[in-house]
Amino acid sequence: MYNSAKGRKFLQVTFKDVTLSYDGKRDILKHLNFVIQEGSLVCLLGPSGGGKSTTLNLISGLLAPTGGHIFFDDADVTKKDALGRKVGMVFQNYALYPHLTVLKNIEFPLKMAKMSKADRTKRAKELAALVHVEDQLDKKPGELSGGQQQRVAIARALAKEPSILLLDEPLSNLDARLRIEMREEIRRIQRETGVTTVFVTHDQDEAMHISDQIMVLHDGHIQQFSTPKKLYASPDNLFVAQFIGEPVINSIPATALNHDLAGIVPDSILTQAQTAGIRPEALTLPQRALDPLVTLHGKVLEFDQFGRESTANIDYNGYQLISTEMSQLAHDTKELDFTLEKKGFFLFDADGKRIFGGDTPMVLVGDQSAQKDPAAAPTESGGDTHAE
Ligand SMILES: Nc1ncnc2c1ncn2[C@@H]1O[C@H](COP(=O)(O)OP(=O)(O)OP(=O)(O)O)[C@@H](O)[C@H]1O
Repeated sequence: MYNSAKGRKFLQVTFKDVTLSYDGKRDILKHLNFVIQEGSLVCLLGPSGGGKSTTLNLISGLLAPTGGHIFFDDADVTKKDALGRKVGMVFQNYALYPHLTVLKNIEFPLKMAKMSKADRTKRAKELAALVHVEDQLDKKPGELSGGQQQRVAIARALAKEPSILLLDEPLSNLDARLRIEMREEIRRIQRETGVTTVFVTHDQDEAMHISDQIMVLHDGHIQQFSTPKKLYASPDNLFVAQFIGEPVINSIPATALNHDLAGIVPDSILTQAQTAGIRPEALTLPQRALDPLVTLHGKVLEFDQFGRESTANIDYNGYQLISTEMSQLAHDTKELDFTLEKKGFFLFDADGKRIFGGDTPMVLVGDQSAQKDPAAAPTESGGDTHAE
């Protein structure tokens, strides 16, 4: 049984004001500040070109920052290369040695480290059991499925007891079903070993399922670094609100709601609000409402029901809103009153910053008690390590 977690302390990674420019002119990463807690699994998530791989390569030591400092626990490793930092890496294309058997592939880093044959075989077999390829030891990589090859790559990366495990889009070459199976496996292996793990993906579903924390990167900035639950329930800005969630959040100009929200949401907020974000599940039929903010009126443009799921497309003041909570709508309904729930409704200012909803105490017009005692208002505690 693989037991390197016993008695081992795992590593915390800190970026202090880290900047990276490839050409000396344009900063690709701009003053990143964050802490990755020891023993956690963190996903770097974001659209293409957002800086995920660059950030991973800075953690690994394959790239040196243009400015700032990187710490592994208290040690400044900014000037250390990948070897000096003792990182384990797994890439999208597995990078296994095609002429070596599974056993020899896993043993390889230990052989390089001059471990005795008996010891390295014992350890490679433990790792093979950890990643569930113990019955494939004599096969060559070409005889394995993509998922099995990725398991071997993970075992090899763990062989030298790395200070941290880094995975760059490790599942992108696998088909949809295998991706789901392997992401659960990576989570299991991470929990069993306890090794601090950073995982790059552009797939929000993958990130939401396996992460302790997700760092959303876009345009060289950390948009938000928090738990999956908090990213969804309390996005810091419009970019995160729109990037996380399927179906995508409804976004309409805040002015479209002005008439209905006047006298409910304070004017001081409404005058600053530029965009309203409404999760599809925050639009319900009045009889199903849990914690309503206001009742709205609209026209049904389309209603689809597939199995237990349904989607209603509603015209509200000339804007289309999608709701996933109207399965009980009569199919011939043309117009309806519907409820906007407090949970899943956000207002963002002209810079895209959230100014209403989520874990901001929801102070409404006439709501004296909430004004005096914000602690009494509903909040979402994420227990986050925050960045920037
Ligand atoms: N070696 C390089 N030289 C110059 N520019 C680079 C280099 N590598 C990346 N870039 C640029 O840096 C920016 C961030 O790239 P990066 O690969 O970190 O993004 P990413 O979020 O990992 O994207 P993807 O999901 O497409 O892999 C992009 O604008 C990219 O063009």
